[in-house]
Amino acid sequence: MKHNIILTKTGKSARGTIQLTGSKSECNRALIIEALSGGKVKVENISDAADAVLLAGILRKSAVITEQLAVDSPKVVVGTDEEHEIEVIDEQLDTQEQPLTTPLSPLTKTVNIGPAGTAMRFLTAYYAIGNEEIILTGSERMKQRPIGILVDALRELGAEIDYEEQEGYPPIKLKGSFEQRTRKISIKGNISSQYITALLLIAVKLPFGLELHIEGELTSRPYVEMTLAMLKEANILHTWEANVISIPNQEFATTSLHIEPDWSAASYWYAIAALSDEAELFLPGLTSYSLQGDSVITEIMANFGITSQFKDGGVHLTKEVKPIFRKIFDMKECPDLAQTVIVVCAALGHEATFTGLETLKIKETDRVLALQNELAKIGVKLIEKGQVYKLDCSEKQLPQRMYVNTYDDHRMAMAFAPLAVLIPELEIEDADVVEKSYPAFWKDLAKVGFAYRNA
Ligand SMILES: O=C(O)C1=C[C@@H](OP(=O)(O)O)[C@@H](O)[C@H](O)C1
Ligand SMILES: C=C(OP(=O)(O)O)C(=O)O
Repeated sequence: MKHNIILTKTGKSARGTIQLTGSKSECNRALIIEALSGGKVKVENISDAADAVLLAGILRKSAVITEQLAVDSPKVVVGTDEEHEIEVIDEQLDTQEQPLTTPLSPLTKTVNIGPAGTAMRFLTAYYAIGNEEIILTGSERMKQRPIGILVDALRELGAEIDYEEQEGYPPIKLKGSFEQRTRKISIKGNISSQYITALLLIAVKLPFGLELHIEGELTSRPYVEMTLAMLKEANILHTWEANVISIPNQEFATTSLHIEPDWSAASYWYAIAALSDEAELFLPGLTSYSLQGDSVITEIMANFGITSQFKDGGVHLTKEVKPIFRKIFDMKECPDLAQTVIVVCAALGHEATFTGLETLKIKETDRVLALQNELAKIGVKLIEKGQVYKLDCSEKQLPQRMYVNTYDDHRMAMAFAPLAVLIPELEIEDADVVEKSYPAFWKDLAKVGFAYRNA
């Protein structure tokens, strides 16, 4: 059941220590590496993000389920997420629903990944080289998020994959009959870096390795760098020359991968500091040499008077009210920060220009449209001019109360929540949506002077 909350804030200062959960991106990579390494690589500090918990449940229980299936029950559910009503794995053995002429293999499983895009893309590659027949599906929104570029690349490599509904979109059926046909493939780089990461993660398991040619622009590049850096921590080496990344077949080292706190989650604390008159916040565990590209939030928010000091094993944020000069923000390398930064600019009436927002339209929702709708409620326009977006704050007016629609998007809820510093009462639709990446978000807000109650 979806429920709304009323969010309020006393005073315009924010002081406290917030322990953020592990990075969803790092954790999802580490879990795939753990599974591919046959347990040689272990994950330390697993994230609480629902997407990562779901992926861990699927990967860590799949070995058990295959064993069980050989001997007993016709229907085995290996994990459910009651709040999201997601049935994680449901064995398809109910022959009554199947036409007798096309009996399903007793090992066909349906894996439902809900709204977890990264996990969807990584599992597509993971199951493509496995030997089980799997149907991979997700939420209604997931069925609108394209996967064709990755499926084409995997088919070229030698995987057998069919579309169950719409060509180019989940659900997909992975046949579990991989035979490598080539080591050299090309892939478009400008739609989602997740396709590239998915291929790089499985590369080491390909008998002939992988030579991946990235065509055109590469979007979200730091995420590809994160993948390669994490593989390197597990002893998997690569070369990256011009637009070609190569990974030969290699052995994983016996090691562990430590997950750093989530910098995308940290961005909401920067936003709160930016909208406050005073702030002294400490986020333990974050480092200046992070694998996460979203650590660039420290540089972005320096423009809004936020100083980031790395000491005591984390980052200290302090706020100084000063004029804002930077007018252009390119979000191509950090798309998950776009909502945070745009909402801060809008709330402060700072008429900035944004580029690199193209990929926002195929994420949890069309984030450009969602931003346009919600910013209109404070009289701000986000105007699209080709690839450039401009904020028009000429009619900005902060109301006494605002209803924030969240569009099944955790980042809509978290990017708009800081507005409670300036708007006396916010009603946030479907507050549990934050669980996707940051389940403790509302409880953490309550530690620094915010209050929330059910609407
Ligand atoms: O690889 C990853 O962990 C991610 C890559 C990015 O996606 P795109 O490459 O599709 O921009 C980002 O938006 C997403 O939240 C996480
Ligand atoms: C885009 C995101 O996630 P995903 O693609 O993994 O659903 C996100 O967390 O902002």
